Amino acid sequence: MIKRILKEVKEYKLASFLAPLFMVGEVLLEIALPFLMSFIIDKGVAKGDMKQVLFYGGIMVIAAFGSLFCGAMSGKYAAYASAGFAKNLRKALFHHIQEFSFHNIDKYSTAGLVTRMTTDVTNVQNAYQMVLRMCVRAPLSLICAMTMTFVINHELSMTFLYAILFLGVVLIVIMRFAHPIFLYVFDKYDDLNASVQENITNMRVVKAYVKEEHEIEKFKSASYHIYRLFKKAENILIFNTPAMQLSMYASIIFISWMGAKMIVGGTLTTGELMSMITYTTTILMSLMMLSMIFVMLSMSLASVRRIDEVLDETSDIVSPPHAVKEVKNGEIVFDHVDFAYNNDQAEPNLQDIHFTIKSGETIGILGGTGSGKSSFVNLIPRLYDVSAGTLSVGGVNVKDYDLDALRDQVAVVLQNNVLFSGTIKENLRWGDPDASDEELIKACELAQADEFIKRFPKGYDTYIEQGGSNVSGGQKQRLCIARALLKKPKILILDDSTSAVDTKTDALIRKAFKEDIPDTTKLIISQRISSLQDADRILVMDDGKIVDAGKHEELLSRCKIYREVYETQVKGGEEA
Ligand SMILES: Nc1ncnc2c1ncn2[C@@H]1O[C@H](COP(=O)(O)OP(=O)(O)OP(=O)(O)O)[C@@H](O)[C@H]1O
Repeated sequence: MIKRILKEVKEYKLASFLAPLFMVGEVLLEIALPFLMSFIIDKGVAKGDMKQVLFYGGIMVIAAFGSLFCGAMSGKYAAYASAGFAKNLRKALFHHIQEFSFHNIDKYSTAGLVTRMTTDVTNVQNAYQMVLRMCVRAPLSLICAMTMTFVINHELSMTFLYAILFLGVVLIVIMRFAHPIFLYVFDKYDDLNASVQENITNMRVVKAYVKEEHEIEKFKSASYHIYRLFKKAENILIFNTPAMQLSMYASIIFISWMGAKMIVGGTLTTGELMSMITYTTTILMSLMMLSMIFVMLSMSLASVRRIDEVLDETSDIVSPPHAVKEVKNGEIVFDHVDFAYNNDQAEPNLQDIHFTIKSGETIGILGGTGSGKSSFVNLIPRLYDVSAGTLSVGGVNVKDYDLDALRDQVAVVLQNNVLFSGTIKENLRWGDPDASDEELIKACELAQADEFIKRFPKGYDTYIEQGGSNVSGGQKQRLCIARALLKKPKILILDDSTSAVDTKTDALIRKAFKEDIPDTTKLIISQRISSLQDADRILVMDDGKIVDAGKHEELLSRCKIYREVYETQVKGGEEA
């Protein structure tokens, strides 16, 4: 797990090596200072030898500056390496998510993925920076300072072993209680982000239903939950400080008392005692640092696990080796296809679909909500894979195609299609980045979008706000259709994508399709019979199955479901 994450250090390996190296320099020089100090006292001050004071004082100044320089360099390289590592990690996550199939995406919540790319990556970045500096500094300071104290007086040094033992026990207890809370807290972050994201995306609905108070309460509760968890964790962590201070002051008191007795007995000098006390502080500070490192690492380990989970997810829909790169025509053959969103479902969502669509045919698809219409069309561009049977496009199994080649030829205007922030032109060029202005206009004329775009003061350069919030639902649908047309696909799928367009415009769009793109296979899902009745054939779906297929008149005479829908709509129309 950690190995996979560390692979993203990449070009920051050198900085990751220099940061701890400079840290070693800083610690070694820092450790030498109290030792030099003892020389000043014992060889200079005690004997009244000014030369010795100046000599060791000079060395101390050089060592102090060297230590400062090394510390600054270590800090610089650690910051550089950790920020670069986080950048690479975020990039790797983003790239990987782009390869996800709909199946993979269904597994994670959007908010969960966002938290992993932001909060979790930042945690790992902080932990990495700490590892590069503190994980070197703390143990190294500890070892060096302990060695020095043993060199000075090994009897007094034994005090530290007891202090370390005591602190170690406290640390283990703290970790045992705090770690599970940190693991849990990140899941709650997902909930908080989900609440924010849902609210902001659906702000219009929230306002329309005057649900602001309800949303505020929801946010408050998620936020309060995180606050409580952090408070709980911090309440445990806080024991670190008194434990640390207790051992520090107890050690200093004990060493001073024993040291004073030793000075009187002549087995220790004043300078040595001063160095011992300075080293005591260093040792105990290192222990404190180590305990903080453990806490931070345990927190970031939860983040590492969450990031690794995403990186470990393999896309179940990929292009095969030696994939077919050309879609010959728009023929679609469903050969006894079953499909289920989850493998452990008792009943598949689509059952035994056996149907052939000729290239250039216009197929209408009708059925109640949840009858499987979207699932049926989503299989064609391989947004999902069939669970049983085979599905071919242009005479080739869809699983044998290069994914990009297949999706370039199968344009889908999804039920909830979105526009991105940018001008109308930029949005349309998602369909074809090289399309000329004339081609853009032609596609918009076909989709009946040209007339309203021209009425905008900035025309095709009108800026579309995020999510297309400054155009109407019907206008957005027409722009999405135009964008799909620019791909010049062999198969065009409209999944209820004219639902917000008035019936007259809807009829004009269908007429344009018939006249201008006769060779494109068109699949039109709609709840409105008027949108489907001119189709070459209409599929009627119910409960994941095709219950009938035929022309409007045929279905009216023999298909009960179709007739009922028709009669409701005609009656509804007459009453209106
Ligand atoms: N991503 C998904 N994960 C799990 N089940 C899903 C998913 N999408 C749809 N389903 C289920 O599959 C079944 C068919 O849904 P589908 O969206 O294909 O119906 P539909 O006919 O297009 O409905 P509508 O007209 O309301 O869009 C439904 O029972 C639905 O709950």
